Amino acid sequence: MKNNRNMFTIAIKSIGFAWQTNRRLLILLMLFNIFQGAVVYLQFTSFASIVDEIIRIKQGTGTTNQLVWSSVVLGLSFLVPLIIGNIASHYRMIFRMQQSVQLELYKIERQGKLDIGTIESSSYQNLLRSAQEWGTGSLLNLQDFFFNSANNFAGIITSITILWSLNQWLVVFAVLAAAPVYFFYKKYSMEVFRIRYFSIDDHRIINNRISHFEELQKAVDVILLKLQNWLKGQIRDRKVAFNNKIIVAERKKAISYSIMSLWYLLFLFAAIALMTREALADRIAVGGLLLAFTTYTRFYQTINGYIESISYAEEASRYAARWFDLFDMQPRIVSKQNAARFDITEPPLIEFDNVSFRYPAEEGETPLVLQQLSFTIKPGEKVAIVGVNGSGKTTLIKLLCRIYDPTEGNIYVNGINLKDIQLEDWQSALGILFQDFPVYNLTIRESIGVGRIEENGELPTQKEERLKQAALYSGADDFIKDYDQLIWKEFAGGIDLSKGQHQRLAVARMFYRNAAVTILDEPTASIDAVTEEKIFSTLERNMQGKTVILITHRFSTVKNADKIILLEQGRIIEYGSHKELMQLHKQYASLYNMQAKRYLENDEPAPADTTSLID
Ligand SMILES: Nc1ncnc2c1ncn2[C@@H]1O[C@H](COP(=O)(O)OP(=O)(O)OP(=O)(O)O)[C@@H](O)[C@H]1O
Repeated sequence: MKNNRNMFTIAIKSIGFAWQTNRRLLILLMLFNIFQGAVVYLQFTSFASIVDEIIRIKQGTGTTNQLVWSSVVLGLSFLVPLIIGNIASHYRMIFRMQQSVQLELYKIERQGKLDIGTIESSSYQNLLRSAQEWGTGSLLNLQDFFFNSANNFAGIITSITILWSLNQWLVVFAVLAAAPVYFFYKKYSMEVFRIRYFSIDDHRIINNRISHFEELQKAVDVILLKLQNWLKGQIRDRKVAFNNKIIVAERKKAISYSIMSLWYLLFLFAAIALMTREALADRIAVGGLLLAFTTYTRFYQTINGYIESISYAEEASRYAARWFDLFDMQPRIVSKQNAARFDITEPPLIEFDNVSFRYPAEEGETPLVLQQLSFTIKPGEKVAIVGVNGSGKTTLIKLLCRIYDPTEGNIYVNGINLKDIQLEDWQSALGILFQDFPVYNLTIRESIGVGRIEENGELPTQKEERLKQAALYSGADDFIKDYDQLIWKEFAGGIDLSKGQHQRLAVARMFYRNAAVTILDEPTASIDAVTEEKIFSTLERNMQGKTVILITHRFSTVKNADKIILLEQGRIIEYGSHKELMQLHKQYASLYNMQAKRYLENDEPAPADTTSLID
């Protein structure tokens, strides 16, 4: 935890961010604040001169003309700051809004530069949550501190000048009265920050439990399984525990401040005694006495407020730092500077050479998930990866896509180490459909079209034929009536799809992508047998010459693959064609026969006869 990070570094970064957002507005707001800080003393001096002028008129030495002028100045010194204050708060609101948008866009931009492994990590997730929860407000409050600093500085300098001209001891008393405030604020604001910081995991759990009531799929489960009270209890207990800790810290803070007020009163009495003595000795006039008192109390309030705002700013900087820590995060997987450029339109030769892998851990070392994998995928081959849950199938794909780099060994593409190829080029040669594919709340046209967006980042507009063909191949055309139909039940006119229909759309997206290497991680898990057959026979016809890697638990779909890789606990235990592996009479043959038997017992056709990946 970088809680001792220099507040000014963060504050300057936040001003830098404001500068980038709208420098003109930043300067304007700064000027407004300087003016507001100084003008209040004009009120005091003009009022003091009115009082002195009245006394002089009574003594026969004053003029009404001077009185009128002082009154006009007094009136203006109230009116102008009022108008400027309103204008400033209007612009301040605009500035905050502009920066909130900018922050969100900047976050998206930075996130786009990170690798998936970093995004998956709990340190990133923690940082993101705390930045989103407390960072934005704090960042903007930190800038308020700067504006207030301008205001306070102007006030402090003006009042020191006035007090100094009346009696130098008044300045000393006011400074001594305000000095301890800083230490109190620092101590207690740090305590509140620590409570917040260490409760971020609890907050993530609370948000997760709340999501069970907000997200449709989860909400249905909550109702059917009657989980309301159980989840509610978890939310309540964590929130109450958190609030109690904050209440205790805030109570301590309040008690300390009350004790501190006595210290202030001591110096106030000393200052009043000094002013009275000066007035009695005729060293200051009645107006001057008034000016001394108002300036003294104002000076204390300003210093007190300023110190308070410094310690608030320190607290805010700790939260705002979450954003900058997040922005400073660097991807672990990057393209080398001189990485080879590739236009991979043709399927390449892929080689795994003694590849082992363990997931990166925040602490300690996790076990190897893949161990000494060596195999080759020739251009255009159809390869199936099978194995029980957790055997490492998806992880193998993650390495192939360079979401992670191997812990040991290398992966080669056309003889070039994957690490030496431009990441972007390689990933654009791949079409991946993961088992937990995302559902896009877009129109059907867009849901398929995002499979390959244009160079300029826009959705394709002129590819109607290809779009419809992809829908046809995936069987999605069965339920598509209107390509402009929005898939978003929570919006007026939007619809929802069944899980299998969503999956068909995802498969259509892959067909539309038409990549050199297509990777399908359980693509038909929720799809009915008829559509599954249709998808695989379409794959056979339309993916001729393209590399297809298929992960599946259904052995029926792998029978005709060129190669089958059987994984067990991260190791390849069998490797070959269906025929070769059946002849081995080992694990693959026994798993295959077990599934086939189950089909036959259920009086359904054996899987081997129903579907195929290729001829
Ligand atoms: N992000 C991760 N961090 C740490 N460990 C992980 C991560 N993802 C997966 N694992 C672990 O790696 C192992 C292999 O997981 P993987 O998802 O590759 O298996 P799989 O064969 O695809 O399983 P399934 O058939 O259930 O999809 C598992 O023990 C899993 O717990």
